[in-house]
Amino acid sequence: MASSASPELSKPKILNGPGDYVLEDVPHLSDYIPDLHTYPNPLQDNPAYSVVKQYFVHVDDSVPQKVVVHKDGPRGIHFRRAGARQKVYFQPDEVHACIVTCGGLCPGLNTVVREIVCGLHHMYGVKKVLGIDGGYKGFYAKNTELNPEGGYRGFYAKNTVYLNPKAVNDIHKRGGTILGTSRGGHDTSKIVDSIQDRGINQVYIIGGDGTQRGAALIFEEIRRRGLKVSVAGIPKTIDNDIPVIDKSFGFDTAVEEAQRAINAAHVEAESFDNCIGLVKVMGRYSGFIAMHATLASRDVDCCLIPESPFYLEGPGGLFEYIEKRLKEDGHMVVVIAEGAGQELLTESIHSMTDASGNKLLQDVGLWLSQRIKDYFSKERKMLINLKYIDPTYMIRAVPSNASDNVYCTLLAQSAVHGAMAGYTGFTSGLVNGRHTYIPFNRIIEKQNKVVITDRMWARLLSSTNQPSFLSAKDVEPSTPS
Ligand SMILES: Nc1ncnc2c1ncn2[C@@H]1O[C@H](COP(=O)(O)OP(=O)(O)O)[C@@H](O)[C@H]1O
Ligand SMILES: O=P(O)(O)OC[C@H]1O[C@](O)(COP(=O)(O)O)[C@@H](O)[C@@H]1O
Ligand SMILES: [Mg+2]
Repeated sequence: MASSASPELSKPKILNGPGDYVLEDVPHLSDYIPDLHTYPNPLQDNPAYSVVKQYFVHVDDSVPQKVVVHKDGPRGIHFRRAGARQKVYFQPDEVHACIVTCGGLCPGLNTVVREIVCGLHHMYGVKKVLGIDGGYKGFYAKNTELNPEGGYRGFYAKNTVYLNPKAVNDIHKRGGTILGTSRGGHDTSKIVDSIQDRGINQVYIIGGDGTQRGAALIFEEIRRRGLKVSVAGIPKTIDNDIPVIDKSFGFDTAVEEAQRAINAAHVEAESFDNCIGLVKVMGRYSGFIAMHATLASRDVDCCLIPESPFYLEGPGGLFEYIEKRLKEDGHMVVVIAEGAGQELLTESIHSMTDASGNKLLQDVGLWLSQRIKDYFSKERKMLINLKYIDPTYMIRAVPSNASDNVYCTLLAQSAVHGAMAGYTGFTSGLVNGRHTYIPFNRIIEKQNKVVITDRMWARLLSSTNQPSFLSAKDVEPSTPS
Protein backbone atom coordinates (compact mmCIF):
# COMPACT_ATOMS: atom_id res chain seq x y z
CA MET A 1 0.00 0.00 0.00
CA ALA A 2 1.20 3.57 -0.57
CA SER A 3 2.71 5.42 2.37
CA SER A 4 0.37 7.22 4.73
CA ALA A 5 2.68 10.26 4.79
CA SER A 6 0.86 13.54 4.26
CA PRO A 7 0.44 14.16 0.54
CA GLU A 8 0.62 17.93 1.14
CA LEU A 9 2.93 19.45 -1.43
CA SER A 10 4.66 22.80 -1.20
CA LYS A 11 3.29 25.73 -3.16
CA PRO A 12 3.81 25.57 -6.94
CA LYS A 13 6.45 27.97 -8.27
CA ILE A 14 4.61 30.19 -10.71
CA LEU A 15 6.23 33.10 -12.55
CA ASN A 16 4.15 35.60 -14.54
CA GLY A 17 5.20 37.70 -17.53
CA PRO A 18 3.71 40.13 -20.03
CA GLY A 19 0.82 39.00 -22.26
CA ASP A 20 -0.46 36.61 -19.61
CA TYR A 21 2.72 34.54 -19.83
CA VAL A 22 2.84 31.93 -17.05
CA LEU A 23 5.87 29.77 -16.22
CA GLU A 24 4.99 26.75 -14.12
CA ASP A 25 8.52 26.42 -12.86
CA VAL A 26 10.28 23.57 -11.10
CA PRO A 27 12.00 23.85 -7.72
CA HIS A 28 15.75 24.43 -7.49
CA LEU A 29 18.15 23.40 -4.72
CA SER A 30 18.99 27.09 -4.22
CA ASP A 31 15.33 27.74 -3.29
CA TYR A 32 15.99 26.20 0.10
CA ILE A 33 19.80 25.95 0.44
CA PRO A 34 21.60 29.32 0.51
CA ASP A 35 25.07 30.03 -0.94
CA LEU A 36 25.46 26.91 -3.07
CA HIS A 37 28.65 26.73 -5.14
CA THR A 38 28.35 26.55 -8.90
CA TYR A 39 30.85 25.13 -11.38
CA PRO A 40 31.33 25.47 -15.15
CA ASN A 41 29.53 22.71 -17.03
CA PRO A 42 32.17 20.08 -17.98
CA LEU A 43 30.36 19.64 -21.31
CA GLN A 44 32.00 22.85 -22.54
CA ASP A 45 35.29 20.89 -22.76
CA ASN A 46 33.71 17.80 -24.28
CA PRO A 47 34.94 17.43 -27.89
CA ALA A 48 31.58 15.98 -28.99
CA TYR A 49 29.63 19.01 -27.86
CA SER A 50 32.14 21.84 -28.08
CA VAL A 51 31.39 22.42 -31.78
CA VAL A 52 27.65 22.77 -31.18
CA LYS A 53 26.59 26.40 -31.31
CA GLN A 54 24.40 27.35 -28.38
CA TYR A 55 24.50 23.90 -26.88
CA PHE A 56 23.58 25.31 -23.50
CA VAL A 57 19.95 26.14 -22.95
CA HIS A 58 19.24 29.79 -22.22
CA VAL A 59 18.14 30.26 -18.66
CA ASP A 60 14.90 31.91 -19.82
CA ASP A 61 13.93 29.33 -22.45
CA SER A 62 10.47 27.89 -21.92
CA VAL A 63 8.02 25.77 -23.88
CA PRO A 64 4.31 26.59 -24.26
CA GLN A 65 1.79 24.00 -23.15
CA LYS A 66 -0.60 24.94 -25.96
CA VAL A 67 0.64 25.66 -29.46
CA VAL A 68 -2.72 26.36 -31.06
CA VAL A 69 -3.44 29.97 -30.20
CA HIS A 70 -5.56 32.91 -31.31
CA LYS A 71 -3.92 36.21 -32.22
CA ASP A 72 -5.37 38.06 -29.23
CA GLY A 73 -5.24 35.16 -26.81
CA PRO A 74 -3.05 34.93 -23.70
CA ARG A 75 0.48 33.47 -24.02
CA GLY A 76 -0.58 30.89 -21.47
CA ILE A 77 1.22 28.22 -19.48
CA HIS A 78 4.87 27.37 -20.14
CA PHE A 79 7.35 24.83 -18.80
CA ARG A 80 11.08 25.23 -18.34
CA ARG A 81 13.00 23.92 -21.35
CA ALA A 82 15.19 20.91 -20.58
CA GLY A 83 18.86 20.71 -21.46
CA ALA A 84 22.39 21.41 -20.34
CA ARG A 85 23.02 24.64 -18.43
CA GLN A 86 26.25 26.67 -18.43
CA LYS A 87 26.58 26.30 -14.66
CA VAL A 88 26.19 23.10 -12.67
CA TYR A 89 25.63 22.67 -8.95
CA PHE A 90 27.59 19.43 -8.49
CA GLN A 91 31.20 18.52 -9.10
CA PRO A 92 31.58 15.14 -10.85
CA ASP A 93 33.27 13.38 -7.96
CA GLU A 94 30.76 14.80 -5.51
CA VAL A 95 27.81 13.12 -7.23
CA HIS A 96 26.38 9.93 -5.80
CA ALA A 97 23.37 9.11 -7.93
CA CYS A 98 20.80 6.34 -7.68
CA ILE A 99 18.19 4.96 -10.08
CA VAL A 100 14.99 3.10 -9.24
CA THR A 101 12.26 1.64 -11.46
CA CYS A 102 8.74 1.23 -10.02
CA GLY A 103 5.28 0.00 -11.08
CA GLY A 104 4.45 -2.15 -14.12
CA LEU A 105 6.86 -2.93 -16.92
CA CYS A 106 7.12 -0.78 -20.01
CA PRO A 107 9.31 -1.09 -23.12
CA GLY A 108 12.30 1.23 -22.79
CA LEU A 109 12.92 1.01 -19.03
CA ASN A 110 16.37 -0.46 -19.59
CA THR A 111 17.18 2.18 -22.18
CA VAL A 112 16.39 4.94 -19.67
CA VAL A 113 18.54 3.23 -17.02
CA ARG A 114 21.38 2.84 -19.53
CA GLU A 115 21.24 6.44 -20.68
CA ILE A 116 21.16 7.88 -17.16
CA VAL A 117 24.28 5.87 -16.32
CA CYS A 118 26.04 6.72 -19.61
CA GLY A 119 24.88 10.36 -19.58
CA LEU A 120 26.21 10.91 -16.06
CA HIS A 121 29.43 9.11 -16.89
CA HIS A 122 30.26 10.39 -20.36
CA MET A 123 28.85 13.92 -20.19
CA TYR A 124 29.59 14.82 -16.57
CA GLY A 125 32.31 12.41 -15.49
CA VAL A 126 30.14 10.95 -12.70
CA LYS A 127 31.30 7.52 -11.56
CA LYS A 128 29.04 6.65 -8.63
CA VAL A 129 25.63 5.48 -9.83
CA LEU A 130 23.72 3.05 -7.69
CA GLY A 131 20.88 0.84 -8.98
CA ILE A 132 18.16 0.23 -6.40
CA ASP A 133 16.69 -3.24 -6.70
CA GLY A 134 12.98 -3.95 -6.97
CA GLY A 135 11.27 -0.55 -6.79
CA TYR A 136 10.73 1.77 -3.83
CA LYS A 137 11.07 -0.93 -1.21
CA GLY A 138 14.57 -1.69 -2.48
CA PHE A 139 15.70 1.52 -0.75
CA TYR A 140 15.19 -0.02 2.65
CA ALA A 141 14.33 -3.75 2.39
CA LYS A 142 17.03 -6.35 2.39
CA ASN A 143 16.25 -8.75 -0.43
CA THR A 144 18.72 -11.49 0.34
CA GLU A 145 16.15 -14.13 -0.60
CA LEU A 146 15.90 -12.50 -4.03
CA ASN A 147 18.95 -14.06 -5.58
CA PRO A 148 17.94 -16.56 -8.22
CA GLU A 149 20.67 -18.58 -9.89
CA GLY A 150 22.32 -16.89 -12.86
CA GLY A 151 20.78 -14.53 -15.40
CA TYR A 152 20.82 -10.77 -15.50
CA ARG A 153 18.33 -10.26 -12.68
CA GLY A 154 20.19 -12.82 -10.60
CA PHE A 155 23.31 -10.74 -10.97
CA TYR A 156 21.57 -7.53 -10.00
CA ALA A 157 19.11 -8.78 -7.41
CA LYS A 158 21.02 -7.90 -4.29
CA ASN A 159 19.30 -4.75 -3.06
CA THR A 160 21.72 -2.29 -4.67
CA VAL A 161 24.42 -2.49 -7.29
CA TYR A 162 26.86 0.02 -8.74
CA LEU A 163 26.24 0.65 -12.42
CA ASN A 164 28.76 1.77 -15.01
CA PRO A 165 28.63 2.10 -18.80
CA LYS A 166 30.13 -1.35 -19.28
CA ALA A 167 27.57 -3.04 -17.04
CA VAL A 168 24.64 -1.42 -18.86
CA ASN A 169 26.11 -1.53 -22.36
CA ASP A 170 23.59 -3.86 -24.01
CA ILE A 171 20.62 -3.71 -21.64
CA HIS A 172 18.52 -1.60 -24.03
CA LYS A 173 18.19 -4.68 -26.22
CA ARG A 174 16.16 -6.54 -23.65
CA GLY A 175 12.70 -6.02 -22.24
CA GLY A 176 11.84 -5.45 -18.58
CA THR A 177 14.13 -3.68 -16.15
CA ILE A 178 17.46 -5.02 -14.97
CA LEU A 179 16.79 -3.32 -11.65
CA GLY A 180 13.52 -5.13 -11.05
CA THR A 181 10.34 -3.35 -10.06
CA SER A 182 7.41 -3.66 -7.67
CA ARG A 183 4.10 -2.23 -6.59
CA GLY A 184 3.46 -0.98 -3.05
CA GLY A 185 6.18 -0.50 -0.45
CA HIS A 186 6.47 3.27 -0.61
CA ASP A 187 7.55 4.52 2.80
CA THR A 188 8.68 8.12 2.48
CA SER A 189 10.74 8.44 5.64
CA LYS A 190 12.47 5.08 5.28
CA ILE A 191 13.34 5.93 1.67
CA VAL A 192 14.71 9.36 2.56
CA ASP A 193 16.59 7.90 5.55
CA SER A 194 18.22 5.46 3.13
CA ILE A 195 19.08 8.27 0.68
CA GLN A 196 20.57 10.32 3.50
CA ASP A 197 22.48 7.40 5.10
CA ARG A 198 24.04 6.37 1.82
CA GLY A 199 25.02 9.95 0.94
CA ILE A 200 23.00 9.90 -2.28
CA ASN A 201 22.53 13.36 -3.81
CA GLN A 202 20.76 12.66 -7.13
CA VAL A 203 17.72 10.39 -7.24
CA TYR A 204 16.35 9.26 -10.61
CA ILE A 205 12.90 7.74 -10.29
CA ILE A 206 11.40 5.97 -13.30
CA GLY A 207 7.71 5.16 -13.02
CA GLY A 208 4.09 5.96 -13.72
CA ASP A 209 1.49 8.10 -11.98
CA GLY A 210 1.78 6.24 -8.66
CA THR A 211 5.57 6.44 -8.76
CA GLN A 212 5.56 10.16 -9.51
CA ARG A 213 3.22 10.68 -6.52
CA GLY A 214 5.74 8.84 -4.41
CA ALA A 215 8.58 10.90 -5.94
CA ALA A 216 6.76 14.12 -5.02
CA LEU A 217 6.59 12.97 -1.38
CA ILE A 218 10.28 12.03 -1.40
CA PHE A 219 11.16 15.46 -2.79
CA GLU A 220 9.05 17.21 -0.11
CA GLU A 221 10.73 15.25 2.67
CA ILE A 222 14.20 15.95 1.25
CA ARG A 223 13.38 19.63 1.08
CA ARG A 224 12.00 19.55 4.65
CA ARG A 225 15.28 18.04 5.83
CA GLY A 226 17.23 20.68 3.83
CA LEU A 227 19.30 18.09 1.93
CA LYS A 228 21.28 18.89 -1.21
CA VAL A 229 19.61 16.10 -3.15
CA SER A 230 18.02 16.49 -6.60
CA VAL A 231 14.94 14.36 -7.29
CA ALA A 232 14.20 13.76 -10.97
CA GLY A 233 11.27 11.72 -12.31
CA ILE A 234 11.13 10.02 -15.69
CA PRO A 235 7.51 9.24 -16.62
CA LYS A 236 6.86 5.59 -17.48
CA THR A 237 3.48 4.17 -18.36
CA ILE A 238 2.36 1.80 -21.01
CA ASP A 239 -1.18 3.12 -20.64
CA ASN A 240 -0.09 6.65 -21.68
CA ASP A 241 -2.14 7.99 -18.78
CA ILE A 242 0.30 10.65 -17.55
CA PRO A 243 -1.01 14.16 -18.26
CA VAL A 244 0.77 17.14 -19.86
CA ILE A 245 3.35 15.12 -21.82
CA ASP A 246 2.87 14.34 -25.52
CA LYS A 247 3.11 10.59 -24.91
CA SER A 248 4.98 8.23 -22.67
CA PHE A 249 8.00 6.20 -23.73
CA GLY A 250 7.27 2.62 -24.75
CA PHE A 251 3.80 3.54 -25.94
CA ASP A 252 4.72 3.34 -29.64
CA THR A 253 6.38 -0.03 -29.07
CA ALA A 254 3.29 -1.30 -27.24
CA VAL A 255 0.99 -0.19 -30.04
CA GLU A 256 3.24 -1.86 -32.59
CA GLU A 257 3.27 -5.09 -30.59
CA ALA A 258 -0.52 -4.99 -30.23
CA GLN A 259 -0.70 -5.01 -34.05
CA ARG A 260 0.70 -8.51 -34.05
CA ALA A 261 -2.17 -9.77 -31.92
CA ILE A 262 -4.72 -7.87 -34.00
CA ASN A 263 -3.26 -9.29 -37.21
CA ALA A 264 -3.52 -12.79 -35.78
CA ALA A 265 -7.13 -12.15 -34.73
CA HIS A 266 -7.92 -10.93 -38.23
CA VAL A 267 -6.31 -13.93 -39.91
CA GLU A 268 -8.26 -16.29 -37.63
CA ALA A 269 -11.52 -14.40 -38.11
CA GLU A 270 -11.22 -14.37 -41.90
CA SER A 271 -10.51 -18.08 -42.04
CA PHE A 272 -13.64 -19.37 -40.31
CA ASP A 273 -17.33 -18.82 -40.92
CA ASN A 274 -19.03 -16.24 -38.76
CA CYS A 275 -15.87 -15.71 -36.79
CA ILE A 276 -15.10 -12.98 -34.27
CA GLY A 277 -11.47 -12.25 -33.35
CA LEU A 278 -11.38 -10.62 -29.93
CA VAL A 279 -8.17 -9.02 -28.60
CA LYS A 280 -7.72 -7.63 -25.10
CA VAL A 281 -4.98 -5.07 -24.54
CA MET A 282 -3.78 -3.16 -21.48
CA GLY A 283 -5.39 0.08 -20.38
CA ARG A 284 -6.64 0.16 -16.83
CA TYR A 285 -8.29 3.60 -16.84
CA SER A 286 -7.25 4.90 -20.29
CA GLY A 287 -7.83 3.31 -23.67
CA PHE A 288 -4.95 4.84 -25.63
CA ILE A 289 -3.30 1.54 -26.61
CA ALA A 290 -6.61 0.14 -27.87
CA MET A 291 -7.45 3.35 -29.73
CA HIS A 292 -4.06 3.74 -31.43
CA ALA A 293 -3.74 0.04 -32.24
CA THR A 294 -7.20 0.17 -33.82
CA LEU A 295 -6.42 3.26 -35.85
CA ALA A 296 -3.12 1.77 -36.98
CA SER A 297 -4.54 -1.61 -37.95
CA ARG A 298 -7.64 -0.77 -40.04
CA ASP A 299 -8.79 -4.38 -39.58
CA VAL A 300 -10.67 -3.59 -36.39
CA ASP A 301 -14.46 -3.30 -36.51
CA CYS A 302 -15.00 -2.29 -32.92
CA CYS A 303 -12.80 -0.77 -30.22
CA LEU A 304 -14.01 -0.69 -26.62
CA ILE A 305 -12.27 1.51 -24.04
CA PRO A 306 -12.88 2.47 -20.40
CA GLU A 307 -13.78 6.06 -21.29
CA SER A 308 -16.66 5.02 -23.57
CA PRO A 309 -19.30 2.99 -21.74
CA PHE A 310 -21.02 0.44 -23.98
CA TYR A 311 -23.97 -1.89 -23.71
CA LEU A 312 -24.64 -5.30 -25.19
CA GLU A 313 -28.32 -5.76 -25.93
CA GLY A 314 -30.99 -3.82 -27.77
CA PRO A 315 -30.89 -1.25 -30.57
CA GLY A 316 -27.49 0.43 -30.92
CA GLY A 317 -25.89 -2.24 -28.69
CA LEU A 318 -22.81 -4.37 -29.32
CA PHE A 319 -24.71 -7.61 -30.15
CA GLU A 320 -26.77 -5.91 -32.84
CA TYR A 321 -23.60 -4.50 -34.39
CA ILE A 322 -21.78 -7.85 -34.28
CA GLU A 323 -24.70 -9.54 -36.04
CA LYS A 324 -24.71 -6.88 -38.74
CA ARG A 325 -20.95 -7.24 -39.34
CA LEU A 326 -21.16 -11.04 -39.46
CA LYS A 327 -24.04 -10.92 -41.93
CA GLU A 328 -22.25 -8.41 -44.14
CA ASP A 329 -18.67 -9.69 -43.93
CA GLY A 330 -18.75 -13.10 -42.27
CA HIS A 331 -16.10 -12.02 -39.77
CA MET A 332 -15.12 -9.20 -37.47
CA VAL A 333 -12.34 -8.03 -35.13
CA VAL A 334 -13.00 -6.48 -31.71
CA VAL A 335 -10.31 -4.81 -29.59
CA ILE A 336 -11.08 -4.24 -25.94
CA ALA A 337 -9.02 -2.41 -23.32
CA GLU A 338 -8.87 -4.29 -20.02
CA GLY A 339 -10.62 -1.46 -18.12
CA ALA A 340 -13.56 -1.23 -20.54
CA GLY A 341 -17.03 -2.30 -19.46
CA GLN A 342 -15.97 -3.10 -15.89
CA GLU A 343 -19.25 -1.61 -14.68
CA LEU A 344 -21.09 -4.39 -16.57
CA LEU A 345 -19.26 -7.18 -14.77
CA THR A 346 -20.28 -8.54 -11.39
CA GLU A 347 -19.49 -6.45 -8.35
CA SER A 348 -17.47 -9.16 -6.57
CA ILE A 349 -13.93 -7.79 -6.74
CA HIS A 350 -14.71 -4.17 -7.46
CA SER A 351 -13.31 -2.96 -4.17
CA MET A 352 -10.08 -4.93 -4.40
CA THR A 353 -6.82 -3.17 -5.13
CA ASP A 354 -3.21 -4.15 -5.79
CA ALA A 355 -0.30 -3.33 -3.45
CA SER A 356 -0.10 0.20 -4.90
CA GLY A 357 -3.79 0.89 -4.42
CA ASN A 358 -4.74 0.44 -8.11
CA LYS A 359 -8.17 -1.06 -8.81
CA LEU A 360 -7.97 -4.80 -9.59
CA LEU A 361 -9.88 -5.61 -12.74
CA GLN A 362 -11.87 -8.64 -13.81
CA ASP A 363 -11.04 -10.25 -17.14
CA VAL A 364 -13.42 -8.37 -19.40
CA GLY A 365 -12.14 -10.27 -22.44
CA LEU A 366 -13.14 -13.66 -21.10
CA TRP A 367 -16.44 -12.26 -19.85
CA LEU A 368 -17.27 -10.69 -23.20
CA SER A 369 -16.30 -13.84 -25.09
CA GLN A 370 -18.73 -15.85 -22.99
CA ARG A 371 -21.54 -13.30 -23.31
CA ILE A 372 -21.17 -13.19 -27.10
CA LYS A 373 -21.15 -17.00 -27.40
CA ASP A 374 -24.21 -17.34 -25.13
CA TYR A 375 -26.16 -14.66 -26.94
CA PHE A 376 -25.62 -16.01 -30.45
CA SER A 377 -26.07 -19.67 -29.58
CA LYS A 378 -29.01 -19.33 -27.19
CA GLU A 379 -30.92 -16.25 -28.29
CA ARG A 380 -30.11 -15.97 -32.01
CA LYS A 381 -29.54 -19.71 -32.66
CA MET A 382 -26.59 -18.67 -34.84
CA LEU A 383 -23.42 -20.70 -35.18
CA ILE A 384 -20.45 -18.46 -34.53
CA ASN A 385 -16.73 -18.94 -33.90
CA LEU A 386 -14.87 -16.79 -31.44
CA LYS A 387 -11.10 -16.61 -31.07
CA TYR A 388 -9.94 -14.75 -27.99
CA ILE A 389 -6.37 -13.44 -27.92
CA ASP A 390 -4.93 -11.94 -24.74
CA PRO A 391 -1.47 -10.47 -25.49
CA THR A 392 -1.52 -8.42 -22.23
CA TYR A 393 1.99 -8.98 -20.92
CA MET A 394 3.52 -9.63 -24.34
CA ILE A 395 3.07 -6.04 -25.41
CA ARG A 396 4.87 -4.56 -22.44
CA ALA A 397 7.63 -7.13 -21.95
CA VAL A 398 9.33 -6.47 -25.28
CA PRO A 399 12.37 -4.21 -25.76
CA SER A 400 11.62 -0.72 -27.04
CA ASN A 401 11.62 -0.02 -30.76
CA ALA A 402 14.02 2.38 -32.47
CA SER A 403 12.01 5.55 -32.00
CA ASP A 404 11.26 4.77 -28.34
CA ASN A 405 14.98 4.13 -27.80
CA VAL A 406 15.81 7.61 -29.06
CA TYR A 407 12.98 9.08 -27.00
CA CYS A 408 14.20 7.28 -23.84
CA THR A 409 17.73 8.54 -24.46
CA LEU A 410 16.62 12.16 -24.64
CA LEU A 411 14.36 11.85 -21.58
CA ALA A 412 17.22 10.35 -19.58
CA GLN A 413 19.75 12.94 -20.74
CA SER A 414 17.31 15.76 -19.95
CA ALA A 415 16.87 14.40 -16.44
CA VAL A 416 20.65 14.25 -15.98
CA HIS A 417 21.16 17.83 -17.24
CA GLY A 418 18.36 19.03 -14.93
CA ALA A 419 19.72 17.34 -11.82
CA MET A 420 23.28 18.52 -12.54
CA ALA A 421 21.94 22.06 -12.95
CA GLY A 422 20.41 21.87 -9.47
CA TYR A 423 16.78 21.50 -10.48
CA THR A 424 14.76 19.13 -8.37
CA GLY A 425 11.15 17.99 -7.87
CA PHE A 426 10.65 17.70 -11.62
CA THR A 427 9.63 15.17 -14.23
CA SER A 428 11.43 15.13 -17.52
CA GLY A 429 8.78 15.25 -20.26
CA LEU A 430 8.08 15.98 -23.90
CA VAL A 431 5.65 18.87 -24.48
CA ASN A 432 4.77 19.76 -28.05
CA GLY A 433 7.87 17.96 -29.26
CA ARG A 434 10.23 19.82 -26.89
CA HIS A 435 11.90 18.39 -23.82
CA THR A 436 10.88 20.15 -20.61
CA TYR A 437 10.98 19.99 -16.81
CA ILE A 438 7.47 19.67 -15.42
CA PRO A 439 6.76 20.20 -11.71
CA PHE A 440 5.49 17.10 -9.91
CA ASN A 441 2.20 18.79 -8.97
CA ARG A 442 1.22 19.02 -12.66
CA ILE A 443 2.18 15.42 -13.40
CA ILE A 444 0.18 13.94 -10.55
CA GLU A 445 -2.89 16.16 -10.54
CA LYS A 446 -4.96 13.96 -12.88
CA GLN A 447 -4.85 11.04 -15.29
CA ASN A 448 -4.66 11.42 -19.03
CA LYS A 449 -7.72 9.87 -20.67
CA VAL A 450 -9.11 9.48 -24.16
CA VAL A 451 -11.64 12.30 -24.64
CA ILE A 452 -14.50 10.68 -26.47
CA THR A 453 -15.89 14.02 -27.62
CA ASP A 454 -12.55 14.81 -29.22
CA ARG A 455 -11.57 14.49 -32.89
CA MET A 456 -9.31 11.50 -32.35
CA TRP A 457 -12.14 9.32 -31.05
CA ALA A 458 -14.35 10.58 -33.90
CA ARG A 459 -11.64 9.47 -36.35
CA LEU A 460 -11.69 6.06 -34.75
CA LEU A 461 -15.50 5.81 -34.90
CA SER A 462 -15.42 6.76 -38.55
CA SER A 463 -12.70 4.19 -39.30
CA THR A 464 -14.52 1.29 -37.62
CA ASN A 465 -18.13 2.35 -38.20
CA GLN A 466 -18.98 1.03 -34.75
CA PRO A 467 -21.86 2.50 -32.76
CA SER A 468 -20.83 5.38 -30.49
CA PHE A 469 -22.98 3.95 -27.66
CA LEU A 470 -23.72 7.62 -26.91
CA SER A 471 -26.78 9.75 -27.27
CA ALA A 472 -26.44 13.48 -28.01
CA LYS A 473 -27.36 14.31 -24.41
CA ASP A 474 -24.23 12.50 -23.14
CA VAL A 475 -21.96 14.67 -25.25
CA GLU A 476 -20.24 17.58 -23.54
CA PRO A 477 -18.41 20.23 -25.55
CA SER A 478 -14.59 19.92 -25.47
CA THR A 479 -11.53 21.40 -27.14
CA PRO A 480 -10.73 19.29 -30.20
CA SER A 481 -7.16 18.09 -30.82
N1 LIG B 1 -0.21 8.04 -3.75
C1 LIG B 1 0.99 7.49 -3.61
N2 LIG B 1 1.87 7.97 -2.73
C2 LIG B 1 3.10 7.43 -2.58
N3 LIG B 1 3.53 6.37 -3.29
C3 LIG B 1 2.70 5.83 -4.18
C4 LIG B 1 1.38 6.35 -4.40
N4 LIG B 1 0.77 5.60 -5.35
C5 LIG B 1 1.69 4.65 -5.70
N5 LIG B 1 2.83 4.78 -5.01
C6 LIG B 1 4.02 3.93 -5.10
O1 LIG B 1 4.57 4.01 -6.41
C7 LIG B 1 5.01 2.73 -6.85
C8 LIG B 1 4.41 2.40 -8.19
O2 LIG B 1 3.02 2.65 -8.20
P1 LIG B 1 2.03 1.88 -9.19
O3 LIG B 1 0.71 2.53 -9.11
O4 LIG B 1 2.11 0.43 -8.91
O5 LIG B 1 2.69 2.03 -10.63
P2 LIG B 1 2.89 3.29 -11.57
O6 LIG B 1 3.87 4.19 -10.94
O7 LIG B 1 3.39 2.68 -12.80
O8 LIG B 1 1.53 3.93 -11.71
C9 LIG B 1 4.63 1.73 -5.77
O9 LIG B 1 5.80 1.40 -5.05
C10 LIG B 1 3.63 2.48 -4.91
O10 LIG B 1 3.71 2.13 -3.53
O1 LIG C 1 -0.42 -7.22 -13.52
P1 LIG C 1 0.34 -6.00 -13.17
O2 LIG C 1 1.80 -6.19 -13.22
O3 LIG C 1 -0.12 -5.37 -11.90
O4 LIG C 1 0.09 -4.94 -14.30
C1 LIG C 1 -1.16 -4.73 -14.88
C2 LIG C 1 -1.40 -3.27 -15.09
O5 LIG C 1 -0.28 -2.56 -15.49
C3 LIG C 1 -0.66 -1.54 -16.40
O6 LIG C 1 0.07 -1.78 -17.57
C4 LIG C 1 -0.38 -0.17 -15.88
O7 LIG C 1 0.76 -0.20 -15.15
P2 LIG C 1 1.38 1.09 -14.49
O8 LIG C 1 0.34 1.81 -13.71
O9 LIG C 1 2.44 0.52 -13.67
O10 LIG C 1 1.89 1.92 -15.62
C5 LIG C 1 -2.14 -1.66 -16.60
O11 LIG C 1 -2.53 -1.47 -17.91
C6 LIG C 1 -2.42 -3.03 -16.10
O12 LIG C 1 -3.69 -3.09 -15.49
MG1 LIG D 1 -0.24 3.69 -12.84
